Amino acid sequence: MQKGTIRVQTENIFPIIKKFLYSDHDIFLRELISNAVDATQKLKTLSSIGEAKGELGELRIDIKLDAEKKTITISDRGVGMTAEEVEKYINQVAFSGAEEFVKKYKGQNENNIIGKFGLGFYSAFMVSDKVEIFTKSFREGATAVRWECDGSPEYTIEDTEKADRGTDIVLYINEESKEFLESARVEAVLRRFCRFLPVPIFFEPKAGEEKKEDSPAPAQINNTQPAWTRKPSELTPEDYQNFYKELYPYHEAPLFWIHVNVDYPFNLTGILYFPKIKQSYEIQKDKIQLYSNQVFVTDEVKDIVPEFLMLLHGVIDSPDIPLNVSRSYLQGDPNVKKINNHITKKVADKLEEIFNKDRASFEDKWDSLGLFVKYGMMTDDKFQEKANKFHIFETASSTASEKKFYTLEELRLATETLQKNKDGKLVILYTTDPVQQDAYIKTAEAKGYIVVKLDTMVDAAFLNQMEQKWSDVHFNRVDADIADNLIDKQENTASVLSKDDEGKLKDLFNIQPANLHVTVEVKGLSVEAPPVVATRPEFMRRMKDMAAMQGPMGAFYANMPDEVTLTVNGNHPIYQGVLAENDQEKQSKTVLNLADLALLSQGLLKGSNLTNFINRSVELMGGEKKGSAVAEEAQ
Ligand SMILES: Nc1ncnc2c1ncn2[C@@H]1O[C@H](COP(=O)(O)OP(=O)(O)OP(=O)(O)O)[C@@H](O)[C@H]1O
Repeated sequence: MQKGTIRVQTENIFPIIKKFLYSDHDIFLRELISNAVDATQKLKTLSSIGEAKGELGELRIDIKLDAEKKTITISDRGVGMTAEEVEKYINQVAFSGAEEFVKKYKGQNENNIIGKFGLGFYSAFMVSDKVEIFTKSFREGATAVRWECDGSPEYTIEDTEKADRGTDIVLYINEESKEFLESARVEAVLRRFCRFLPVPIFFEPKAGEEKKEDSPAPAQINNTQPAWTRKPSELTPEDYQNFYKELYPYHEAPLFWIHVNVDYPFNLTGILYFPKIKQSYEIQKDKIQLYSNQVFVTDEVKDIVPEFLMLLHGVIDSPDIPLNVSRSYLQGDPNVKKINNHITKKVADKLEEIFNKDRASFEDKWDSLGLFVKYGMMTDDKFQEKANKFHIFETASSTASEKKFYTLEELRLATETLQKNKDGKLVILYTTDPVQQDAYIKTAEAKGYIVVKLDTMVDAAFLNQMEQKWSDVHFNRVDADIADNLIDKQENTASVLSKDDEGKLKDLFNIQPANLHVTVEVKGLSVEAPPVVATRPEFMRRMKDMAAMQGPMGAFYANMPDEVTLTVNGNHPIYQGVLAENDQEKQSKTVLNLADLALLSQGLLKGSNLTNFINRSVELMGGEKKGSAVAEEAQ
């Protein structure tokens, strides 16, 4: 037996390794199994070029857990190592790698290190009091070797007996890490990191020799050929669907997917799925998983894929992403930027392709897709440029047969000059609530306008941003003004009332309900239009909506009274009677009721205002005034 001391340049690294990676101890399994995979793949390569002779046998990796002996053993049937190789690769190369790692990350935030490569073999000491290696090289006549190290810089190395080619790494799990002696814990880690490794991996909770008759056969825990590693031409839609199920067992089937396959100027494969999004708050629950040569790295892909693409699901695999560096570095990395741009382009191209090839199905999926497309258009200029071609507006019509979809260009054509304002801008009329704003939609549609639905969480921000990007477009909510004024054409409509009567009418409407700020104007609208129309000026309403989403200062603005404009339609026949009414109380009550009806249609008649309206209506219909039961009129 030979003893040696690992050449230590820094202080003793083992305690540091242990303490250092405290928050992500799990990775020791990933590191050791990755080595086993590498050794296996190397052997396959050597065999294919004739350097490794003979039958390779079943190439598999076995993870055995023995809770009694407190060991975890990782066995492969790969290239193995000779004594010289152990000396070189374990005592020198691997050790200096670990040493360098410690130097680099010492003093850094622990969280930064999680999920990073580079520690390698010595990560075993995060969880072990002692580590043994039993290894036999594939070379003919090689002697098996046993190496042992107890976490001090001293190690021993000696010849040993080993029947099979390959390497067994035996970890003697330390007291603090005894969680790894529970099979459920180990299995969970294996499923996380090794699920798609290219060599079959078997997990056996109890060591082979003491295996009881009825103990279950070791189970293979990985899929060695996940869909993204296969050629798109070999895959059926069912394969893609099944792979999605494998990744997200509890999810509904995805809408569609993109198989990414790049080998120049960087290496990247992956499958991105468009999930069905039922509610906008569901987004970002599940994440894209990042792999490096089929080894799971992280599902924290922020900075690696563009933010709006994080709404997608699936897998990205790239050996070219520098995984052993910190996140802030990643952002500036040219490869990461290229990957970002490439994925964005691929996604936009795919959407355009589906839009052009199968528009009906694209429209069908717009509920889920729309959120994603809009979010992308807001956050990524390049994507927005492309998306202009396939972003669609859905009309407000509630019945499926009347529902239509327009791209911006189509909307422009369909409305022609009708929805152009005096500055030549296209005015897009939208509703945030087709049910509540139904009366306004109907009136606008009667004038030949097209009203589109913008009723999702992102829409308020979306239309604000698109007004900046589409310089010749303006959005107006359908209840922002009376239909005649929704498109500001500076046209005047004649009023049948004299200036004098208009003045009188305006005075009669001088009302001020609680919690509302009312402005009154008298105009001559068409005879069919309602006697009073309540509208909420676009600008003020947007300010208020935006304020409501912000912090305490926002709440202050959001709680300010709602701004309402009451447009009194002087041309409505009812006013002839109102103006001629001699009973002042009746006249005033009729006017108040007309105003309240308009507020009611905007959903703005609440609390005491609503109570007053109900009581007043009963009175006007000839009911008795009920003294104390009547709330005070909010004049
Ligand atoms: N199971 C194994 N079979 C054969 N050789 C191995 C095995 N495990 C480790 N080695 C040898 O030891 C070397 C060092 O391993 P270590 O894990 O520390 O670093 P690495 O695998 O080269 O790089 P990384 O930091 O990415 O893990 C390997 O390069 C390999 O030559």
